[in-house]
Amino acid sequence: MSDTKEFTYSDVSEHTTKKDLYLVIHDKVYNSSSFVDEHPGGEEVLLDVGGQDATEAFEDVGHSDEAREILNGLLIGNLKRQEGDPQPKSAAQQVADTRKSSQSSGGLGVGVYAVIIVGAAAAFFAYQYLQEIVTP
Ligand code: HEM
Repeated sequence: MSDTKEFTYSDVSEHTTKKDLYLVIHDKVYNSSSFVDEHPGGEEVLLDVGGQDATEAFEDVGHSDEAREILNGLLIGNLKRQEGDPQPKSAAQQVADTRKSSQSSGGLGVGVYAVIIVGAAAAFFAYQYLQEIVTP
């Protein structure tokens, strides 16, 4: 196995099964098939990014040096980027997640304001009502 072999993105994208799983991390190509069953983070996550750029997914988890050593052992070559190649999968995913979470917190904010406004209005009318009863 030579680490100077070059793969295009479309070469890599053909290896997406558990028994034949390539990942791209920092523009290097790794054959992760032998490791799928041993991955402490489970096989699902690896299969999810199989044949794709897993750089962000890998870095987001904050893998240890030990994980990086294992990765070195799986190296099979370098990625030859070509124009139009997709960027790391989870970058877009992250943006979507961030949007989702900001939306939901925005939704919560509006709900809280509504409760405060309705509560204040109720208190105001109750106060006026009581004034009317008490005032002769
Ligand atoms: C071939 C590439 C990979 C290798 C060699 C690898 C290796 C490891 C190792 C050794 C651990 C144990 C904790 C540590 O030492 O950091 C781990 C944990 C984990 N990995 Fe990976 N990993 C790879 C790719 C990925 C990818 C693409 C994801 C996608 C999200 C992922 C998600 C996780 C998660 C969530 C854990 C934490 C599991 C836990 O603590 O319960 N890994 N990985």
